[in-house]
Amino acid sequence: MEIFKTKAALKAFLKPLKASGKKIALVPTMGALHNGHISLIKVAQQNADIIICSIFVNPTQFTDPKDLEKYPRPIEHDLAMLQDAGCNGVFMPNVEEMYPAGADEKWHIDLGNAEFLLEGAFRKGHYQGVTQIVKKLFDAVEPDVAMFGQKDFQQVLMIKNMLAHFNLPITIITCPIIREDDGLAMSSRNIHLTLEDRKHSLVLSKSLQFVLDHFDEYTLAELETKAKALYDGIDGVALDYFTIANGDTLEPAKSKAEDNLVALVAAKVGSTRLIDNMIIK
Ligand SMILES: Nc1ncnc2c1ncn2[C@@H]1O[C@H](COP(=O)(O)OP(=O)(O)OP(=O)(O)O)[C@@H](O)[C@H]1O
Ligand SMILES: CC(C)(CO)[C@@H](O)C(=O)[O-]
Ligand code: BAL
Repeated sequence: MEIFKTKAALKAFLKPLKASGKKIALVPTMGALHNGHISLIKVAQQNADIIICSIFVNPTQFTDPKDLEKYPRPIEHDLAMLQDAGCNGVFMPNVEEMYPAGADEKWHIDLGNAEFLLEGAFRKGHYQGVTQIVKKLFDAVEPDVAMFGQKDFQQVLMIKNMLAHFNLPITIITCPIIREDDGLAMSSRNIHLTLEDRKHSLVLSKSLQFVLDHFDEYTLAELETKAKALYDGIDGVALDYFTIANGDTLEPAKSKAEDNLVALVAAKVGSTRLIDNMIIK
């Protein structure tokens, strides 16, 4: 497995491979890898010949400086996991390499109204930062395909909108959410959960599963009310949002008959903010 710190070194590696017709996949990450990330590498291997994983904790998508500061960075462990998974190359630039003019470099594109909903409402400017770095990573790798996790449902939508904005010829593959045995969606931030938080965190997947299991029994409003009620009285858990939304617009669903529905949740568990979602149909 090759390691690249600069775009130039990465491009030099990829050039002959592309010339010989190899299909390139990019798996963008912020590191602190877990089996969710490795599942993306595995899907990439089914869809391309050469797999590049990027590890870059992107400052422009963080709205809370403390969140950025405490973001876990276990790089040796990450490299060992990628090596085991059979990844071909790791791109791990520093901030100067990605933002030569400084991380306050100007960037703004129209991502549609969904940019400002849900995560966008709680993390102002988050999706401008995400699309800014993903565009830079796409420019560095020029992949045929790129893998993203459904766990960041809104992120996938925003990246697809960015792709359309620039008319980029890249196929986006959305990979299913990998969960712990008890249902908690794997996330790099889970490492911050205390033992108590860890128990309490199960309410996220349980509340989503509730909607899935009882979808035919109740109205949309009842489903939301009952799912939200599951959070009542759980110590240290504060719900940011729980919604049943249209999967294209992320606006609250108007009718159960809509054909693209997803339940999405974000909650602070102790001092850790977690997100999760389940596609209803
Ligand atoms: N449990 C999971 N299952 C599938 N894909 C996942 C999972 N967790 C993260 N991913 C995907 O991995 C990619 C990189 O995500 P990232 O490095 O931010 O990890 P993360 O675990 O989501 O961390 P955090 O949410 O704490 O920032 C994203 O496309 C993300 O959706
Ligand atoms: C896509 C991404 C790597 C951009 O920094 C990040 O938002 C993530 O890990 O999901
Ligand atoms: N996994 C999405 C990246 C973030 O939380 O900033």
